[in-house]
Amino acid sequence: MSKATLFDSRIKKYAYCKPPEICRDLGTSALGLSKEQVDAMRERYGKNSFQERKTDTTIQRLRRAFINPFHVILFILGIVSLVTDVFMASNFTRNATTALIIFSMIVISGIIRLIQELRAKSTAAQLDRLIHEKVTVRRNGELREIPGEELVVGDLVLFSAGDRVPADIRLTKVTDLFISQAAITGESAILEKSCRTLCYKEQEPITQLENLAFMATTVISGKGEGIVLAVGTDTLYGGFTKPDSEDKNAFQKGANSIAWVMIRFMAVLVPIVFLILGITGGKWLESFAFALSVAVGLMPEMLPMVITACLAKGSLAMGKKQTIIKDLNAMQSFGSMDVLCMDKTGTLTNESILLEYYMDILGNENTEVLDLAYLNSSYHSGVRNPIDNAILACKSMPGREIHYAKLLTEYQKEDEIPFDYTRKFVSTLVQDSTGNSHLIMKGDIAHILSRCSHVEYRGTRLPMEKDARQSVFSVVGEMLQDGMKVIAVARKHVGTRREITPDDEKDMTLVGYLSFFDAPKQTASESVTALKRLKVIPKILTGDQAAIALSVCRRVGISAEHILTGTQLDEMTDCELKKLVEETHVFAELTPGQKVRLVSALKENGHTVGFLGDGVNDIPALNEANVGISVDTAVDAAKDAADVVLLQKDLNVLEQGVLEGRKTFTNMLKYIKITASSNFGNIFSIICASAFLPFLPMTSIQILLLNLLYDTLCIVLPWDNVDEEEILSPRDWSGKTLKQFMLSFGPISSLFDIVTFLFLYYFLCPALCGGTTYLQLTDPSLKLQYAALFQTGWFLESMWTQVLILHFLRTAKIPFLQSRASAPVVSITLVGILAFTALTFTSGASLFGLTKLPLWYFAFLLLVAFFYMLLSSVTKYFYKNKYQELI
Ligand SMILES: Nc1ncnc2c1ncn2[C@@H]1O[C@H](COP(=O)(O)OP(=O)(O)OP(=O)(O)O)[C@@H](O)[C@H]1O
Ligand SMILES: [Mg+2]
Repeated sequence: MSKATLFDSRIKKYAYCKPPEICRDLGTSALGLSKEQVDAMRERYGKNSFQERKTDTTIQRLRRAFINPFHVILFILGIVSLVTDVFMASNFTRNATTALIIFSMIVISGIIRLIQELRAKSTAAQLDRLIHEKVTVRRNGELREIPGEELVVGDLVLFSAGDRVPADIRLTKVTDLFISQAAITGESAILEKSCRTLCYKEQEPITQLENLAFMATTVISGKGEGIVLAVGTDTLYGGFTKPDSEDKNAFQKGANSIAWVMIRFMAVLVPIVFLILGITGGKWLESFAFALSVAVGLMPEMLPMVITACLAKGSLAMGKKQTIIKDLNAMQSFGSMDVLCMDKTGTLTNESILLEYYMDILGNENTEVLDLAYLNSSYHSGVRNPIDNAILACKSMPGREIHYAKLLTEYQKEDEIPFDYTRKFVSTLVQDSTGNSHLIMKGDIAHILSRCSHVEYRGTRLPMEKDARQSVFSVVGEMLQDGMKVIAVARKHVGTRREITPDDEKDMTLVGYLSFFDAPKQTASESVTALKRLKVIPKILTGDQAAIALSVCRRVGISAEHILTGTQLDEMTDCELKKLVEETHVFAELTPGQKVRLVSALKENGHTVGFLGDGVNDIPALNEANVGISVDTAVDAAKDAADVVLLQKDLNVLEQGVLEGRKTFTNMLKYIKITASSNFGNIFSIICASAFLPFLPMTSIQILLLNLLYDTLCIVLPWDNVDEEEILSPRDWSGKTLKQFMLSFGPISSLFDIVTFLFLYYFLCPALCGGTTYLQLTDPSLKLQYAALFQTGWFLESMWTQVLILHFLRTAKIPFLQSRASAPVVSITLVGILAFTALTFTSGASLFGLTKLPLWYFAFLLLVAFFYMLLSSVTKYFYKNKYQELI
């Protein structure tokens, strides 16, 4: 049975049981669990956390670090080499160096990955501390607050508006409980939940069961209490979260596919090398060992390590700038993001808004409007958003404290229909001291207006004029244009009713308006300019009025030539929308669903879309975007849905994030492209050399040594500098550029390899071995000397050029002069070149089949290096002109 079905049957059955039966089944009582029971339950069902996965033992971590396709292949090659070079070899030729080098490569890259894993875990823990809130439980008959992770199956838990449901729960008591399940179903609809025991109906999806509440969903309004049925990874939400986010990302998939291309490439070419060598030389065992080393040398075994190191390094750098990257892959999306959609209040504007005016329908100050709004805000149990906070703040106005306290005792709450972002208004029913009930509504002007049939002016109720909308906007229009948020307040007498339904929300009387000062953050306009400079197009997606959106856009510098409203959006086909979404930068009066539609239209157009939002209404869009960004002041559920959380108030960190993301991306591409092209060049040279030489162009150990040096260089590549020009525009990944890069630069290294071959074979070796070429030699020791000289020559040339190519291709500028690599890269390059060159002069050289070369060979090498640089520069120049970018 699949995990989902297992889950369904285990949890679902409780929806059809009465609470006492559930208590009996789970062994708990209405008083809650005792301490012993909590321990027993935790023992049995596990902890309520994702970090400490039950399976995440040291062994598991070791497994993830050490077992990947590259290591498996390396391991097999190591074993083969052990068998052929050690067990099957005669005493005289026995040599375990090859196998040792191969195994040490596995150990090095595995250890680095393990370190990265442990580091990533500590960032995840940091996030946990920031986001995980306390939950209220009833244990041993008393209420207490505990951290969410300590919750166990069987606990009785209480929650209210604004909370995230901390586990999967069967509700036992509710008061106007409305929940958004966007986090698990992606739907923006807000569902009413109940606690009644359901009758069994077949085929009902579990998320539709109204007496169950699921982990990670958000309580939009009301309160609830229930019994915990599942915790941690056993929850419905836990079933969704992938244990390893690694395979989810498009880039990761792309990178893996490159690895496979290289492996396939190797699988074809290595046997060719083996056959050519075997047929021409006749030494099959030696040819086999050589082909094996070529295979190891060509394998991009450092690829997974470089990618995780780049991502981890980027996210660490962002952490220092008070930005938490929850998912490592978000780092890369940050870099390739080319559209950033933002909502307005709290992200682009200050997190708190201020109540500025309260007025009647003609715009005169009127405290009754404020009183009504105050009652509405105090009594609705939904998530308090900035509007409510601003209204409730009026109770601290000097001299008004008593008035508002009296108001609350005079009017008692009877019922409510909570706020939701599709309806855009909230209704509360209050009863005055004489027993009369009043329905008070506040919310979006257009939505309220459409439910009003009358207006109230100076205590008189008058029928609404025909062009009411027009006259309302002539009163509030100016405020909207000044960037003020305006909402309407309406009321109705409903006799002595104690309950309301949406049917009652009509024939209302418009009483007046409230307007709020919603100023853009000081840094908003700066950040928008910075984003534009980085070629990220900013767009505003707001639920607020068009006029205020336009005003904010004007102030922060977003082009507001075209504007689309939610209603216009609904009339459009997907095709029309895809076209318009490109040229429009301001979208207003949107519902949460429309925000999602816009994000997905942009994604379909090929953009990498970021979404910055802070409210419950932004959660679906945060989920839909390639990179969801939230701020510290956002509701918990939004922070949870986001991939990135900005802890700082100003938006400038966004720019830093984009830059850091692009840096990360560039360093990854650098590794992939340079490795691919130098491997391509090498294999080409090896095939040429194998066909033409009567001996091996390099011994297996020498190839592996070179590989080791190159790999070590790659370990520090994530810390390399990146040219500023490289990060000015979004980095996109496409496999096409890899091929053209390989084909342009690979052959250059082969060209110099071949020049070196000819020089060594026809000039240097004969000059030092009696004036003739290899084939004319008869003395076996001279023959050996000839081969060793050749091999050392090529070993040095290969090493020099491979390291040089890295310095050359890492930048589009002139290396060393205009753009310098970071200190670690420069020092490893230098140390590597010096150490390996010096090695050929020591007595240990013979161990690797190397020998001393005359100093004048180094003059030749310098010459080769010089022309190599020259040719690369010229090619780079043409390449850049043709394709506009290098890496
Ligand atoms: N607490 C509330 N009470 C009544 N009406 C509200 C409340 N909150 C929001 N509204 C109404 O719903 C509309 C949309 O809400 P809001 O402005 O928060 O949406 P948004 O998409 O988050 O936009 P932004 O955050 O960019 O302003 C508001 O313009 C307002 O008219
Ligand atoms: Mg908002």
